[in-house]
Amino acid sequence: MLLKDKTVIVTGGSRGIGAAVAIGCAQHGANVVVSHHSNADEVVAAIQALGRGVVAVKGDVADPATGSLLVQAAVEHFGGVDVLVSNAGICPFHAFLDMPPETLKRTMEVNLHGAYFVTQAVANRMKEQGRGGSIIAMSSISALVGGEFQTHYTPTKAGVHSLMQSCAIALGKYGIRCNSLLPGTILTDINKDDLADLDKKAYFEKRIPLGRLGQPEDLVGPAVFLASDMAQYVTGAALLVDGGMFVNLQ
Ligand SMILES: NC(=O)C1=CN([C@@H]2O[C@H](COP(=O)(O)OP(=O)(O)OC[C@H]3O[C@@H](n4cnc5c(N)ncnc54)[C@H](O)[C@@H]3O)[C@@H](O)[C@H]2O)C=CC1
Ligand SMILES: C[C@H](O)[C@@H]1OC(=O)[C@H](O)[C@@H]1O
Repeated sequence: MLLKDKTVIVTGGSRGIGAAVAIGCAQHGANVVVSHHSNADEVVAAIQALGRGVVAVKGDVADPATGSLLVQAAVEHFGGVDVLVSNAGICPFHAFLDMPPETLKRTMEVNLHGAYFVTQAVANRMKEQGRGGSIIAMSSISALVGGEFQTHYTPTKAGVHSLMQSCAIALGKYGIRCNSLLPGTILTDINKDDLADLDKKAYFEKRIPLGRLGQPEDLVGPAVFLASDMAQYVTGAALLVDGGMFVNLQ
């Protein structure tokens, strides 16, 4: 029980990586605030079945007010917040030369500004509580490498990684640790259409030394580790969770 009675906020917790991490944290003893933009009924039921506390809060992370609402829910239901997993994100694949300004703007607002606002609201609460905390941003292998149809997306993933580095410095004095996870290619709704291109899917599979694409559950161990006291001296770090895809040049 690495997270026994800790309170964890997971943004984008309704499906994919966020849902797996929310349930994984509950399996390790945490109560969870599931921040979502759609419907979180399944995740809520799964966490209730584990006998842990759970509350779902609907809202757009791009709205600066959402962070405070998430903190408020954590305080009302569980008395405070110990961990934030800033995971909500979008990747509407599109070519560079005719990128619609609205698509660029929205991707930046959700992925980067959203992470910023929620991190800021949670960090203020953690500072007030005076017992430290752990903030984890879901960055990406895409913070390190490019993508032809991800010119609006990869800068946001480099951005959230950079945000965690700067926050590690700004918040270290309060005992708040800030790290990022860099998933490789994980099978979720975000890339369902992209990976319908079977040649592309086969290329990824061939490039991954561990021989398979990732599953959302592959992020649970790394997230729980960074959330827990096992990582008490880890801050400003970035952990690739990609089956070895990044390092496999030839
Ligand atoms: N699937 C992959 O291969 C990889 C994903 N990631 C990152 O992992 C995170 C989770 O992605 P997946 O689980 O793959 O995708 P997903 O599409 O399955 O889940 C995204 C989640 O974010 C929520 N969300 C989207 N826009 C939101 C908004 N404006 N406000 C609040 N919530 C919002 C969705 O409701 C959903 O719960 C994203 O930040 C993504 O960039 C990073 C590397 C690889
Ligand atoms: C959406 C992509 O398929 C996924 O997200 C990322 O961050 C990586 O680029 C993955 O391939």
